[in-house]
Amino acid sequence: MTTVPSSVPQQSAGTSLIRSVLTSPRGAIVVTFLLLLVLVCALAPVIAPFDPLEQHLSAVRSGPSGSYWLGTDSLGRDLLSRLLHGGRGSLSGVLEAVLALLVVALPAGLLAGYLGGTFDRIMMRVAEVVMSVPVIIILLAVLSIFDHSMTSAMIAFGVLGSSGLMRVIRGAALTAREQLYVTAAELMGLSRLQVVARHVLPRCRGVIIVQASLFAAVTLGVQTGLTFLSLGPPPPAPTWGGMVADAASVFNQDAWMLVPPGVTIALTVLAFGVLGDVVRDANAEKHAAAPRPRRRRRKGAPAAPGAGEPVPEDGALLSVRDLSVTTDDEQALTLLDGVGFAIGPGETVGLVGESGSGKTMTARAVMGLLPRNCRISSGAVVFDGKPIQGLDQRAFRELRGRRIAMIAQEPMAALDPSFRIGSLVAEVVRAVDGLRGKAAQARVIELLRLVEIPEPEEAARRFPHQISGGMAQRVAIAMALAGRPELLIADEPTTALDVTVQAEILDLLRSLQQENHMAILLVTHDWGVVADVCAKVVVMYAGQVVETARAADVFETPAHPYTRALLLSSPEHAVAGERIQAIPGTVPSPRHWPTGCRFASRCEFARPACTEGVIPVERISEGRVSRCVRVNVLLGQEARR
Ligand SMILES: Nc1ncnc2c1ncn2[C@@H]1O[C@H](COP(=O)(O)OP(=O)(O)OP(=O)(O)O)[C@@H](O)[C@H]1O
Repeated sequence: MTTVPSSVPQQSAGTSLIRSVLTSPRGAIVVTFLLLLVLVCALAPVIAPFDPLEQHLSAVRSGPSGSYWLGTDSLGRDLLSRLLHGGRGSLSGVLEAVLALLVVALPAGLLAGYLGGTFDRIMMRVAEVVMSVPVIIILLAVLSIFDHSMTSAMIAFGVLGSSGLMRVIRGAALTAREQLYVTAAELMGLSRLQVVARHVLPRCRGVIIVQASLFAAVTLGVQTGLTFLSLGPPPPAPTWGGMVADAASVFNQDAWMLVPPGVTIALTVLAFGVLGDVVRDANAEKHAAAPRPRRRRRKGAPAAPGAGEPVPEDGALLSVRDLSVTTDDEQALTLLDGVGFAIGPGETVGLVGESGSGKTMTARAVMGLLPRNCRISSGAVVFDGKPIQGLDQRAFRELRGRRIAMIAQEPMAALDPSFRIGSLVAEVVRAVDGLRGKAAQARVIELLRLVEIPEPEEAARRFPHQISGGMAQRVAIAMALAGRPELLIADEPTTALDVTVQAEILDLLRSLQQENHMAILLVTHDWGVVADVCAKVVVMYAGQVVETARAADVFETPAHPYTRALLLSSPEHAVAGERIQAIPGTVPSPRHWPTGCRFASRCEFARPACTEGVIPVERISEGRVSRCVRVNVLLGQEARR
């Protein structure tokens, strides 16, 4: 029976940052100082020895004594009491300014960085305008309009300062959104708000705290300056700036009066500044310590091609029809050019080709998650009979993570290192099933068990860096299975794994596919993987499909010179009697696609006809096509071998 851990572990990166700050000596000192300061100022009405306005004319400028610990001012008012009461206004002013700063800068910066595009451009222009506003003039205007209200001035100061922080957060969000685990979260069907809150915001947390504490230091300086100039609450109200002004007026007769407010202000500004430094250092250490994902190439692979007839288009679960993708800039580079293939329910299809041939772009187009600078320029992706282009974000989320799921290339990079495994899987379970609490925890364990993770309760408590690459891939598969998808897109799911682990993961995928009758589109470089699990193969080269066939047929008689060359260059499937040979040259970039056959310059069968015009797709037999004008010559030669 499934036992459920007492709780699916929740986020803890924030607590680890706090722990690092508190365990550093500087951090512990400044945090203790600031907490004590806030406490004694908050308790001023209770603990201050005198009323801050009470005058003791017999003890004017008396200096520290048993009755007046920090001495008195020119009117015999107790300096300690005035300092404590004044601190309430100063610290609450700092808090108001910092809150105003965060309320404006946080959503604006996060959304500008994450969404990009027009929203980003508008926010950047607004930030530039706000930065060019003369702050001090605005503050003076606010103080005169709002009757010397320091709260209004501090809120205005926070809003005016927000453009700087917004730009910093935007930069951090821009970096965060490129993380594979952010893409993975989108692929799992999480809404944009969930992705920003769970995966982008935590990456920006360090920089936000640093900037906020430095801003607090500046705010205290500005506020003290304003009260020094009597622009804040009018005398005799106790303010730190007012106390400095009083002390300055009698500095020649009694220098001591400047010491209590001066030292307090200096120490507080210093504490905010040091706190910012400590958080920045702790954050940098945390990221430096984060494990880097490993990438290893598979060396050997089992043989035995999978069986199965290609499914005709009309029974297809997924049908990619004449799909072209271009970049959305003035160059309008074509990255996918008329790509077409189909996957039937429960069918496993390998998408094969060298690096840069367009496999990942095709997979992302199917998920409706193209890079931001790319768009579908023609053709269609049809899932279960319905085109998916033009679906709004909500409709896409209904598909993604639920009916179509994807596992990304590098499992370790696809798991957010800030969260425990249980929390990451629970997040997807919440998004796709709406489960909460105990039910969500039970489903998490069930999923971890389904992907054959030993001791799933224990695994749920671990962080991604505490598990192996193979285990991470199982977790990624568990997350993908959460929505019980009909189609799983696996983008090189075993590339980053050791050979034995690769075989285990392939076994797992095969058994999951059979048990759940789930279709799989397997993106891979690796013929061994194709041979192991795929019924059908789609071979891509330079943004086009060059051959589609049953896997068994491809291994027997490749019908495109590129497929043949790929097989000959593969150690596991070299043709008997021929040397393993690398394909000369490289895949041309989309900028340099030649006229005619794009493989011609690397092809031993090429003739002038190959480069004279568009090469049509030739239908060779049921479900088998090749984009080669010399396919008959090639098949004849293959048949003779
Ligand atoms: N955002 C982008 N903007 C412009 N070109 C891109 C973008 N992303 C990919 N490309 C280009 O599109 C082509 C296809 O890339 P894709 O990532 O789909 O190849 P792939 O076959 O999946 O390669 P790999 O196996 O290395 O992942 C490549 O030439 C690549 O440089």
